[in-house]
Amino acid sequence: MPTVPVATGIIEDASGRLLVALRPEGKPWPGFWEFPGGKVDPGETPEQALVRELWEELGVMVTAPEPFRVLEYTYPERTVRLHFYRVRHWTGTAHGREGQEVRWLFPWEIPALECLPANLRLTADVLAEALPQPPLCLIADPGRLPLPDFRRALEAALDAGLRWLVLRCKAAPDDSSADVLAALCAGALAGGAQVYLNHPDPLPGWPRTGRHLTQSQSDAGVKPDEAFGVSCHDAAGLQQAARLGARYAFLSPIFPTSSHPDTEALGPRGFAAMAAESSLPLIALGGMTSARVPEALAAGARGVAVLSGILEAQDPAAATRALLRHWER
Ligand SMILES: Nc1nc2c([nH]c(=O)n2[C@@H]2O[C@H](COP(=O)(O)OP(=O)(O)OP(=O)(O)O)[C@@H](O)[C@H]2O)c(=O)[nH]1
Ligand SMILES: [Mg+2]
Repeated sequence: MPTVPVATGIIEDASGRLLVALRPEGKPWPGFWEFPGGKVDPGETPEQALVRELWEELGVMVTAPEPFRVLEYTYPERTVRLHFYRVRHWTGTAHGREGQEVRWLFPWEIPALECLPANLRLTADVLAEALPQPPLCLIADPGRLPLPDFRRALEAALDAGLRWLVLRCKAAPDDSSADVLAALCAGALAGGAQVYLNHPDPLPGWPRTGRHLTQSQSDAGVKPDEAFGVSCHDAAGLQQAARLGARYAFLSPIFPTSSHPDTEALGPRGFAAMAAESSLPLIALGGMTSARVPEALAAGARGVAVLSGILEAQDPAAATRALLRHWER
């Protein structure tokens, strides 16, 4: 079966919304959402095909498309090589010239739709661009050590380059601890980190980027009206997080971990199988050490999360640097 080259455009407006289109009846996969585009004709380059298809399908004239990804995918009927472009410059008003429905959606709204299966990983790629960089997350639980030690370790990790924090409070802290924690959140944000709050309701008004939910909250349909991620443990949990509009998901445990000794680890292969099907960027959690980061990334993790690996290390700054060096160029 020959491979069919296809050119598709991820068109982005000034507010960061992306254009998606519904495949009409009469084409393969009707009723599935796609990025507009189509087959490359003989003698055309993928870029020429992109410009032609977006004119034919949407009535827009594209200028300066940027190559983003090339993916191959085998459907029962054909293998396609998809040339995805980012499109940020065009003239004309996009509309479905072939009668197809089109929608402008934020990237995190797209996984809720039924999309062409080849596009799941691509959507995860787009969402992964917005993750904190480097994508190393510290899940910081102030209940696990005395508050002055917690604060010292956290500040050392941030000084060492940590840019992603999930602050996990199992119970609401007393007033004086709450003031310290709120000040830590403000300091982390001011230093360029993203801060997600994993806290029992009602939520305090601490400075933050968004919220981090447990899978049971997500399964119960909790949908914050702010940016959020979810800790997931299985495929159903990932699907629900995608349906609700999560920006990322933790998937755990990838390796055996002392915090959940009775839970069987997914292993890198189990993790990879779920990453291949996920439209959310997955962050590997559970038994993560610096030595295991390459294996987690090779399994499709877009980042790594640790708990005790930093906060309870002898030297939290050195532990942070050892993990971060995997993202150094
Ligand atoms: N346009 C488009 N096609 C995609 C995407 N993802 C993906 O797997 N494909 C596959 O790429 C192939 C080409 O798509 P198409 O049906 O749009 O081709 P076309 O516009 O030239 O249509 P035509 O055959 O009616 O002329 C289809 O097999 C489709 O399933 C995507 O995001 N956009
Ligand atoms: Mg098409």
